[in-house]
Amino acid sequence: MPPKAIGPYRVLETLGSGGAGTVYRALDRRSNDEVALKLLSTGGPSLDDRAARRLAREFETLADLSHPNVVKVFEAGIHAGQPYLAMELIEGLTLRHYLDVSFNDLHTPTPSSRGPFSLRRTADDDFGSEDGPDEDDDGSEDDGTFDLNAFAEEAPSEDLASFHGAGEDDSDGLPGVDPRRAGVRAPPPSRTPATPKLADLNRPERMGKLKDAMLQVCEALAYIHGHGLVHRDLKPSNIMVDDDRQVRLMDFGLAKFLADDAGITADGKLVGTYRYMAPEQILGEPLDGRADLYSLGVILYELLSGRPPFDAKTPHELWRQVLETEPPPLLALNLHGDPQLARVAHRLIRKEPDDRFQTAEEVYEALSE
Ligand SMILES: Nc1ncnc2c1ncn2[C@@H]1O[C@H](COP(=O)(O)OP(=O)(O)OP(=O)(O)O)[C@@H](O)[C@H]1O
Repeated sequence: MPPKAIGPYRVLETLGSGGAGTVYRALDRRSNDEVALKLLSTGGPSLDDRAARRLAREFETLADLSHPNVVKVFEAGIHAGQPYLAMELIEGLTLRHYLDVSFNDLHTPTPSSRGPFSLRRTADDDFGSEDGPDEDDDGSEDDGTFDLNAFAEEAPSEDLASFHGAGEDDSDGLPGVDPRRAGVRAPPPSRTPATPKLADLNRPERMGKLKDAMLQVCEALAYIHGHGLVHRDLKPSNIMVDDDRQVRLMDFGLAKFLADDAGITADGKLVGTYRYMAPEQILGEPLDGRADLYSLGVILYELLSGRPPFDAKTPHELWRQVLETEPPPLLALNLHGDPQLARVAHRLIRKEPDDRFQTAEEVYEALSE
């Protein structure tokens, strides 16, 4: 049951929930304006006065930001010991769903149409179950097709403890990373599987929407990076597109509030979404805007090819791939994909920040060519 009121806001309905908390449509009783209210779940004890003051300080910075492509944050407060954030209410879709609509327009799902390049949406998050045989959602054996789960909602971060449940300890697999410090977040709700054809990815209308949205994300990133800030958790569900096709970058500042400089929370969890994390973020190194550009590259790669550049059953395997292996050439996955956009995606997901585009402005230029 959602709370009836949060601070000066009357809760009207639940809009959705993610790893960091729940978002409500709410009415500001002072102004009668509707807002989106995100009630954060810190996973720990109630915030003490010091943490509350830090929250207020962090969000003072956010409230000062103003850009058409960055969601407007109005205020932050504490409700029953948990922080909340009041922000602009966006009537629209997350980027993932926005670019998915065109599939549904065109395509009648045919479960049997899974060829080697067919897409299958799963209710899975980033990783399959580690126990038991590798099975599809419908319980059938894996038929060797790509596990194109890029259009399933990403799980914000995975419960690493569950990957160690069998007593196996592979914590030495990666330098500087203790997987037991990773966050525990609930998997996303199941969604009806659809099976759009790979060719649908390249529909001109969809490509136009994709490119336009990416350009707007670049503008938002250029703005926040210009203010010396890093998003740290850029992913399709943190990008919303309203009914006028205007993009808003969301959840900006949350990762920073919830974690220390190395991206670790007070209770030892790694903040961010594994699939989109840059190598330097996985390693807990200091971050700059180029980590966000890496995440942007992963988003672009998966929206262009229908699958993420690195895909694995466990966080460890994913991290190993991100740190050590090259992603498959995008155009090998989508033969008729846009070569220019594919080049941009590949350059964004280079392992060394110095080898990537260096600024969001550079990415904007490259996307506009
Ligand atoms: N400002 C907003 N206006 C309208 N809807 C919103 C707004 N912010 C979030 N939502 C909706 O609430 C849903 C949940 O958002 P939330 O930020 O909690 O989850 P998430 O982004 O999927 O995960 P995470 O918190 O891990 O980043 C979003 O998918 C979106 O549909």
